[in-house]
Amino acid sequence: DTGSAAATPIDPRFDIAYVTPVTIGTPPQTLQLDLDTGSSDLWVFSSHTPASQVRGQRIYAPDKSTTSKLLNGHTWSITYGDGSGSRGNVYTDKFTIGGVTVKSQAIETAQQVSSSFTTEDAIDGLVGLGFSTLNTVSPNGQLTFFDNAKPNLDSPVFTADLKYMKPGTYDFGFIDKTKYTGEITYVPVETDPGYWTFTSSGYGVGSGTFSSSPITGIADTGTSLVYLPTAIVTAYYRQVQGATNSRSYGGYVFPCNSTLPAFVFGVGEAKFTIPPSYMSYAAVTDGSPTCFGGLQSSSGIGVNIWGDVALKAAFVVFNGEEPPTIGWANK
Ligand SMILES: Cc1c(C=O)c(-c2nnc3c4c(C[n+]5cc6c(C)n(C)c(C)c6c(Cl)n5)n(C)c(C)c4cnn23)c(C)n1C
Repeated sequence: DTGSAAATPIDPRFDIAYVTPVTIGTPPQTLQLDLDTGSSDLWVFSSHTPASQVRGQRIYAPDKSTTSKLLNGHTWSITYGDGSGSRGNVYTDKFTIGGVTVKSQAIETAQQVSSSFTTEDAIDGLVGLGFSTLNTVSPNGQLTFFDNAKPNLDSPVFTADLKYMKPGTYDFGFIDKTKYTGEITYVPVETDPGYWTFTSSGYGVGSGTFSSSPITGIADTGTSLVYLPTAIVTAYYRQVQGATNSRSYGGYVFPCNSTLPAFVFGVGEAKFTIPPSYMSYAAVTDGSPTCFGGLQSSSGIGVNIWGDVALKAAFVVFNGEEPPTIGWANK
């Protein structure tokens, strides 16, 4: 098997998150889901989600699928890094992304979603692509789509080619040589506790010197921004006129018309440049002259996170062989 599916930004103005069309059940029900390498639950808005919590999302109705089966007595409950969360019951059903089908995928149907999910009508749920050890289904943890699909994939990999303010792609089962330039640099992955954890070889601010120092963090397609140690973040914003660490906005902000340096990060011997345009994330509120930075401090999170702002500067291979590795290439 091989497959390919679009990853489309949910907002045309700035890359908050990306959604991918999937089909569930028989006849196929199409939903737009956020593929998230930072978690391992596949959950959807459903006919079990209270109407008061659904605002424009597409839903999965297991009762309308001839291939759905209730996973008796199983429940799930998840909380994400931004404090959002959801919980509910579990079915198995046919699940397809980009032509890759899993005949019996655990589909976690939401019985409750937090307000940030209700207000985001572009996201109908998430597909966790982290390691299955992170799955929250109880009493028996369930496998991710990738773990279920892997044995039938031509190659046990998936790749992320996210783009700045335009659709990119997720590929399953193959590495598309037309999507990157030069060589792919592979580094080891630490699978405990279940993220795609790897160690970057250092960073540089703009045209400044590159600081070779290991930065261990997770590659997380489900997180919008990059969260790194405070020392790196302050070194970056020291180069930005008028930048401050705002308590009220919860992070580094600066005048939107400030000149921003690029941010360079290393993987092995390779270097990746996040251009200034990616580093200005968004105006703090519509029309405000104050912009929120795409690089923020990870102190208080407990882990460094290479989110979409970094991932869209590269072509990334999530290699599910034993032992797993992660590959980065320029594009
Ligand atoms: C430790 C951590 C995170 C770890 O992951 C994190 C974060 N960063 N983006 C997201 C998430 C997203 C992506 N996402 C980000 C959004 C932002 C910044 N805004 C303003 C909106 C409306 C967003 C939506 Cl709808 N979606 N999604 C869908 C979920 C479930 C997320 C959970 N956490 N998250 C934050 C803000 N922090 C502090």
